[in-house]
Amino acid sequence: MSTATEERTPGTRTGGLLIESANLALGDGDSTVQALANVSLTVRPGEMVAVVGPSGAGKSSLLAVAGALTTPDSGSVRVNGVDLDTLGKAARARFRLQEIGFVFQSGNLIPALNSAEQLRLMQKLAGARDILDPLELLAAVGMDHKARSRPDQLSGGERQRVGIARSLVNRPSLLLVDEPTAALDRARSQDVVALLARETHERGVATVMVTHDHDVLHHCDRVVEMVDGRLSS
Ligand SMILES: Nc1ncnc2c1ncn2[C@@H]1O[C@H](COP(=O)(O)OP(=O)(O)OP(=O)(O)O)[C@@H](O)[C@H]1O
Repeated sequence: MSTATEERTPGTRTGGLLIESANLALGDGDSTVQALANVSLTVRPGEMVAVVGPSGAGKSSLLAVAGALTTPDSGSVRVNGVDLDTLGKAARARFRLQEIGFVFQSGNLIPALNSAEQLRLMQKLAGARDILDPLELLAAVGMDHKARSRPDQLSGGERQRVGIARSLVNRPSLLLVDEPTAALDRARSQDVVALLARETHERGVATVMVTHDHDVLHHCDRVVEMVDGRLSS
């Protein structure tokens, strides 16, 4: 088995995301829902896939399974060539920090930290060796001039940009994005998703974005739909 460490250098990645026949039931004995029903999904490095579908279809469950936050009842999940099932609890947490970036609805930044500190904290938590310069990354998302600003001093779109920079700071192989435009107007939504697509392509990250926003789908390489826990393309 290859390890995450061996494959952190761009170009040597076999990587991306490979979910095979994942099943996940949620709830108690009385009312169980099949959140994921035999779901298979492959996302290559440098590819951005949008997941759409009605409320309750299983989109968040898909992100949770891909992000090593939830273990499926059956099936397998490989990220950058590593089978998540082979990782113990501590290794799984470290793997998540080093290999998987998360972008949430409204940035989810820490209120007391400025933009640069948000990125530095993620690097510190990951204990990353092969790290990017936080200021360079903030410049890449057009936010270097706000490196010392705290979240309450930023607009919604700016917070999302910092959140995107933070998600990329440990050179993840997989980026999981949950409704990134939920709090943004149309123009900011286009900017943010275009930025995600550019970073996905330039950095060779495999990106999965859950969205209800059909106006941003043209930025994505592929769109898949979830209905009742099942995936169709
Ligand atoms: N903790 C839980 N316990 C029981 N059932 C749950 C739990 N979390 C989610 N579910 C159920 O699992 C199914 C899939 O939920 P999920 O959150 O993955 O859907 P979603 O497509 O992300 O929905 P939305 O677009 O509304 O966020 C739904 O029927 C939901 O009610």
